[in-house]
Amino acid sequence: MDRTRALVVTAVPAERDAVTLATGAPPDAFTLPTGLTLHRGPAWDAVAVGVGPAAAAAGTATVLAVAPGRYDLVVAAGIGGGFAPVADVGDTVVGSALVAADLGAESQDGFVDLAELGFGRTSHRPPDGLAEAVAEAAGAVVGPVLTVATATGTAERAAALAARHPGAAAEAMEGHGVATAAAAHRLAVLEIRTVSNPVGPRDRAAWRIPAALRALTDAFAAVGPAVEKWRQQPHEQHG
Ligand SMILES: O=C(O)c1cccc(C(=O)CC[C@H]2O[C@@H](n3cnc4c(=O)[nH]cnc43)[C@H](O)[C@@H]2O)c1
Repeated sequence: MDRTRALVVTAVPAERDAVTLATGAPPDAFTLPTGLTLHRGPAWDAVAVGVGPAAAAAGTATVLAVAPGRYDLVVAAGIGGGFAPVADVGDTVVGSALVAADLGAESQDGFVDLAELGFGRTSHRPPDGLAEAVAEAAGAVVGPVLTVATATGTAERAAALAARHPGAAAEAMEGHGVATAAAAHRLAVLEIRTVSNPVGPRDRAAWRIPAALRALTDAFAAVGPAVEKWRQQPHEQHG
């Protein structure tokens, strides 16, 4: 069998291609029966699965099911919103936790998350030390990355999320879905986001997408040795 590698899961093809570009080699593109195209590379494979936590969970689970034993790490990656002042536009964020931030119920006393409701996990963590090592290699900020099904578009919601999740660094729409699929396969998970916009009042025209995609390539060009070092250490199964 091939060497063990990481599976990198993005929402859109532009993000997948930014990740693939970091290898410096053209990808070996392989289309799965479900229509997903897996870019197979020397250190990691990359796949774009669509926007949002449901597409992320379904796409990740599909790839993991067709390639048992190929991966030891699943990485949710792409652009994201940054929570100022923890992470600004242009920064790279590595998740200390992948948190489902709007999965739960509203109540008169505020939001109640899925775990508090007794229905499952709200948060997944990378293996001990991996987020910090990867962040050091990439020059990144470490903090919780929130997964939302609805991108934040007001200052009020940004403040509420930051208050509920102290230290929150970034917001995106796939991480918790990727983590749920990885956990079902007992695999370690990580999230890497490059900040294209602040979390807050919606201003799509101000998103710095090309710069964030370049930062994503730079991040993946830098993190290989940190992941390889983690791979060489004894570690437990995850999930
Ligand atoms: O239009 C393009 O060229 C383009 C290229 C790459 C990515 C996009 C996206 O729109 C990706 C959507 C993706 O971005 C994440 N994201 C980014 N900012 C936020 C945010 O403030 N709140 C939530 N999610 C954000 C998210 O993960 C989406 O899947 C376009």
